[in-house]
Amino acid sequence: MKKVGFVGWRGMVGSVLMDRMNELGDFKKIESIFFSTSQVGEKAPNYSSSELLKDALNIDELLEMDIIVTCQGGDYTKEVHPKLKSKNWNGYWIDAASTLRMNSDSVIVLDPVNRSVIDRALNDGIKDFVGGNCTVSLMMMALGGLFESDEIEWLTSMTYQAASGGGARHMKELLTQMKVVGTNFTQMDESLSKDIMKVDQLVTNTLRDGSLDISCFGAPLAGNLIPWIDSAVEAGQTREEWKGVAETNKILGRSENIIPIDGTCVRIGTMRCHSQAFTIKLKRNIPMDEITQMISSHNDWVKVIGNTPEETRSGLTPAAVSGTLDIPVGRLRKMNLGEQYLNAFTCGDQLLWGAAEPVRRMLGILVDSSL
Ligand SMILES: NC(=O)C1=CN([C@@H]2O[C@H](COP(=O)(O)OP(=O)(O)OC[C@H]3O[C@@H](n4cnc5c(N)ncnc54)[C@H](OP(=O)(O)O)[C@@H]3O)[C@@H](O)[C@H]2O)C=CC1
Ligand SMILES: N[C@@H](CC(=O)OP(=O)(O)O)C(=O)O
Repeated sequence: MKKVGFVGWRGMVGSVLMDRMNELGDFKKIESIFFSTSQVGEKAPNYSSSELLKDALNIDELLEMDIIVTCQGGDYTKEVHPKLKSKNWNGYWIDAASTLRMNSDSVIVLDPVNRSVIDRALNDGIKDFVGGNCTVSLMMMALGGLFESDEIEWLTSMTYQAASGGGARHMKELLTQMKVVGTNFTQMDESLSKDIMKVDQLVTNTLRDGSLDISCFGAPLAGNLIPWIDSAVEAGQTREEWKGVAETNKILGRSENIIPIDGTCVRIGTMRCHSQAFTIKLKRNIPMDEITQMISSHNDWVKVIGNTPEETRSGLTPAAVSGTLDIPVGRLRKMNLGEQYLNAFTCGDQLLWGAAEPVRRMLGILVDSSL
């Protein structure tokens, strides 16, 4: 049995990964050893092969692993990965953080989309396999059929990203803000609360008067949105927007003839589902039924939602998708810009296909292989 070390397993992404692995019986196929940066010596979870938590900064213990799976974060990767490499560690490193993603000797993993890239890399002796940015992975699961058929000339993605993308504290901050706004409303004098303009004024005042905790987001998110995610990069883009073009083309294994992708990434007040609205310039005028067929037949999780109000409201919202692996794609129609312009909308759980699931499946590929 392969020895697999887990780091970052009790964080948000790590917990989702553990739940999925438990649910699917993945731990039965490996010898699992659990590490921690803060709880060394405490009891390991009951699905662990070892009893106590080991030190996630102890390089000698990590060197014994055949595979290390980390959801601990980029700082951990920056600190530990080079130390293992300098000791000629020959194991496989599977990571949820972005640190190693764009390295020439790493692969961004999303096997329903790029299994051939992964297999080639394994044959070539590549050892670092990194889960992609959540927005990118969710887009590629949704539009995989169009990417695979090489039908896309360019696309824009306008995103609606959930609080969970920032981490657990961000989700709690959103809820706290919602509570303050809601409580202010319910505590309003009854005669005033009948006047919607007074209610609106109260909410606006609450968002502006500095009483809300905004330490994570830097601005209120409840009753608001923030059209900026992550740091600034060149040409006015945010890093999240830049990842759209950089990671997508890397996942597809395209270093030349890259598919241009751009858009605006926006944080909104949902919990854990990222949504995206696409404008897709197709290379040719493809009939709608062919487009539907290409999209829906690409993988087992994508499903086309009819372009009706009922189907959209029941199947194409964060409330419908949260906690599932479903990748609905809807609002499919040719735009009045021309027959080669396709409109589409998707929504996906950013902790499942956006983070934990590609990592879990990569571990499965290694465990099932003879490597
Ligand atoms: N959040 C997201 O949407 C996505 C995140 N990622 C990447 O995954 C990595 C981890 O992200 P995320 O899971 O959000 O990070 P978290 O902050 O939730 O967890 C990271 C680590 O913090 C430690 N920790 C300290 N206090 C607590 C606590 N009260 N409860 C749980 N853990 C605690 C744990 O390590 P220890 O046991 O050692 O103390 C844990 O493994 C990041 O690099 C991120 O970029 C990737 C895709 C999406
Ligand atoms: N940046 C994403 C979450 C994330 O962790 O992305 P990445 O894995 O690329 O750092 C968001 O805020 O929604």
